[in-house]
Amino acid sequence: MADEQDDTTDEVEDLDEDDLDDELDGDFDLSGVAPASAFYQAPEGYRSGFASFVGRPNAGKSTLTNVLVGQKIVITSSKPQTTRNVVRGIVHREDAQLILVDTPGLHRPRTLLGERLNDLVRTTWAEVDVVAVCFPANEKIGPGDRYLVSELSKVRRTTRIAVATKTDLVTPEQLGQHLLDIQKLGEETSTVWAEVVPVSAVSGDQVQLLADLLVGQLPEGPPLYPDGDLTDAPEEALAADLIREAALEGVRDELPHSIAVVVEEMGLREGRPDDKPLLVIVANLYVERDSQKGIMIGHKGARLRSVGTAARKQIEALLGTPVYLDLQVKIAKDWQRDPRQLRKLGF
Ligand SMILES: Nc1nc2c(ncn2[C@@H]2O[C@H](COP(=O)(O)OP(=O)(O)OP(=O)(O)O)[C@@H](O)[C@H]2O)c(=O)[nH]1
Repeated sequence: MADEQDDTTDEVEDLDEDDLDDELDGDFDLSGVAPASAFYQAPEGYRSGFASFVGRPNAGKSTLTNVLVGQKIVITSSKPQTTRNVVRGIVHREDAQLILVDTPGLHRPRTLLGERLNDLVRTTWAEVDVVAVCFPANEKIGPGDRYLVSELSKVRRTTRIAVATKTDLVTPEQLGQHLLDIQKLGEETSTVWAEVVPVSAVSGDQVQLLADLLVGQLPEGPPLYPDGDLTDAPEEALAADLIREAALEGVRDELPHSIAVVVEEMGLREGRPDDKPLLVIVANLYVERDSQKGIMIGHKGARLRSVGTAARKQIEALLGTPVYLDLQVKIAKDWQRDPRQLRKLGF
């Protein structure tokens, strides 16, 4: 059980206005995209545009994004609903630039956070060139999928692709039935699937085909991002996601939904030699209640230390710089239900 005696961090019942400075901005905003021709002379027939994976929590959307982009940029976890920020991964090809937008799962909203997340999802659907709905092959199509697809059917002028994910987990017979179920769901919700593609992000099976089909739905046009950029998510947001992912390892029940991470400071330590840089990250991990804080910190701070070490290694791998991570656990009471706190935590 958690030992709260060893808690050395500050408690805050409320967040500072200053916290807004480092707020994670999850909005999906196409207006900030730089003019393409500045970077690259596109060949004839070059395509560029936006695609979004949607689907129930745990459907494999983040994993697919990572595999397509070829580097870990979106967090994945066996816990549902870990992806809160809309993060773009960018696939650079000879013939196209495919910008992937990873959205949170759509839920019947029970909290204000739930409503905000759903709004974010709908806005994304209306703006992208193609929406790929993920249906994990190892799970039956259920009411959640039906709700999502019928909500999606209300968005006009969006191309929809159905993706049967995690095909490595099922037999060909089960996959066949799953594909029939997807077709049937389309008919029931008046949805026209432009394509239905089975894929496994783990074995890599059909991933290339999926990329080709998504690219096929993009308009012709020059690249929108400089070559080599994998994501335009701020590094603070990526770091916060990785810390959150590490904190989620091994926690149960309602706790995952209560965790939010805000990176307060991030910068190279001054006065270091050029060949020995150190990136200093100061981050707060917010939970909603005292008891959760104890769990996060662990006996004599052991859990928080191991979360910090795991997150630091991931951030170092992603950014290629040694990292010093200062991580504190704080309480933002019932933040999921409080509009002011939600805003300050970046939702
Ligand atoms: N066997 C297998 N597992 C997969 C595959 N794709 C994803 N997974 C696993 O399924 C779990 C969920 O994957 P995510 O990519 O995080 O799912 P998500 O849809 O982004 O989840 P949310 O962020 O909760 O919406 C993780 O444990 C993945 O490792 C796959 O093709 N095969």
